[in-house]
Amino acid sequence: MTQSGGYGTLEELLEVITWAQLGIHDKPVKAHFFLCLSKFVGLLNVDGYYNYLLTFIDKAVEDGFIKPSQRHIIVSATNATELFSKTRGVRACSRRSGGQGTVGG
Ligand SMILES: C/C(=C\CNc1ncnc2c1ncn2[C@@H]1O[C@H](COP(=O)(O)O)[C@@H](O)[C@H]1O)CO
Repeated sequence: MTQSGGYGTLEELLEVITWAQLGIHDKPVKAHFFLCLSKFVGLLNVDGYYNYLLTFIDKAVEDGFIKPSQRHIIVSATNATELFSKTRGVRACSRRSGGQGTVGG
C-alpha cells in the first residue's frame, strides 16, 4: 500500500507496479512502504493526492502505452478501510506470512 509521498515514493510505487506487470511479485515480495498484494498494488489516495497520476495513467491506457488489463494492477481508495475492503481476499505480505514481506517497511 502506497501512501502520499515524493520522488522516492513514486519511484517505488512504479517499480512495484512494473513488478506486478512482469509477474515478478506474483508471490509476496519484500518492499519498503508497500503492502505487497499478489498482482495488485494498493494506492491510498488521501484527499485526491494521486488523482493527477491516475488521470495520467488512464491517458497512457487510452494512448495505448499501458494495457487496459494492467490498469487494474492499481487498486486505489481514499481511505484505508475502503482500500482493505477492495483488496479483501487478496493474499498480502506481512511479517506473519512467513517473513517474506513487510508492512510499512
Ligand atoms: C535503489 C532504489 C530506490 C532508491 N530510493 C530510495 N531508497 C530508499 N529510501 C528512499 C528512497 N527514496 C526515498 N527514500 C526514503 O523514503 C522516504 C520518502 O521519500 P519521498 O521522496 O519523500 O517519497 C524518505 O524518508 C527517504 O529517505 C530501489 O528501488
